[in-house]
Amino acid sequence: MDDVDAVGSVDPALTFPTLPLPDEIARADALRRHTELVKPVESLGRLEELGAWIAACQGQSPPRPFVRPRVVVFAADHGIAAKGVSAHPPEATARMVVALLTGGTVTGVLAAAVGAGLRVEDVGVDAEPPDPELARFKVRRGSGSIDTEDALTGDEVLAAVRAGMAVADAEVDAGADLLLPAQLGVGGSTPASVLVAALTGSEPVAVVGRASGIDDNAWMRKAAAVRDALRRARPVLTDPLALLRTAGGADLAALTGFLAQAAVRRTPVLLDGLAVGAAALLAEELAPGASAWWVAAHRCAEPAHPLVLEHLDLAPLLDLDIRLGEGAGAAAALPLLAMAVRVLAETATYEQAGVPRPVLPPPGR
Ligand SMILES: O=C(O)c1ccc[n+]([C@@H]2O[C@H](COP(=O)([O-])O)[C@@H](O)[C@H]2O)c1
Ligand SMILES: Cc1cc2nc[nH]c2cc1C
Repeated sequence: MDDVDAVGSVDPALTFPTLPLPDEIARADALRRHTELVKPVESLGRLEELGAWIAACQGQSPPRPFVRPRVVVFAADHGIAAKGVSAHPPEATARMVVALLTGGTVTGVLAAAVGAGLRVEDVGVDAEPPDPELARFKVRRGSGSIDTEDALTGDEVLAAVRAGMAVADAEVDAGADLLLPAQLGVGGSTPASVLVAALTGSEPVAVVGRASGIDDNAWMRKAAAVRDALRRARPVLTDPLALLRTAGGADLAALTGFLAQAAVRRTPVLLDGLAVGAAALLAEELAPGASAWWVAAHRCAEPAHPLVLEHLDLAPLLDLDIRLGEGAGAAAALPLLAMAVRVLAETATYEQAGVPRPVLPPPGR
């Protein structure tokens, strides 16, 4: 029998444990340490909070500089792409996977530039993989066209969520100390937009953007697809797994499992753009409290994304009008996080630097 039944109840085997919270003692110690460092109090603004957040995630103050940050791209095709909702042909997904592995993509370049490793998982690309290893977690080729049919079966949703969890476990077991999950797949912004609308109670027009760069006619086709898919999703709005079955995709389901499991494994995450944001909404539903382990790398240039950030109460680090997905926004923000950690770990105190302390207390204290 399907693990997700006709009315969409959640499989008890996928119930997440009560999530650990980041360590508030380490956070408080890091914030106190900031007052000792040779700089005016609070003069590094949010960089101070960010460093303290990493201290809390690591349970250690000062925090350790990152040694193994990892971009993890989940790739899948989307049946809705056949309805003309993307600027790109569906075959581009499989070719981009090959390009990600062989070099020369934006994400390959950015990951190398910021010292992050890169992993690619084909969980649902509509092509034979160039290497079977790449597709060991593949749940199917492509997905149903969500305007008229379910994206996945209940079993496929569970397989993909568990795949994402297994990849998070594998990464953490291999020493990853910062995770940058990402998505790749032509047509993928349509299900992501539907999921955001479903989970934030938004209208289709509020979530439909230009994504890969669509023209007005494609935008209208996409708006109709989002409207129809949202109508199909209405009966299951409160069930994250049933939502993934109805209006998701293998990449979105794997990202959901990955994000929840990263939190279970106490590993900080930099959230990328729209698809990761949609999965983050689902992961927070499945594993309440997971968002304490995430920071939003950026606000992407899709109208649905601010709805995600507002819903999760996350303030983005960057606002560069990036709308690539693929982990580009997360990679762009990694140096900020790395700097926040190193400032705490390496800056001298007033005493060490032999600089006199401020003579006035900070304003408002
Ligand atoms: O995350 C984002 O900011 C983002 C916004 C728009 C598009 N994308 C990427 O573009 C692809 C989907 O765009 P589309 O128009 O084919 O739905 C998919 O591979 C996404 O990773 C990503
Ligand atoms: C088609 C296409 C889709 C993408 N999604 C993320 N990066 C991408 C790059 C290309 C080229």
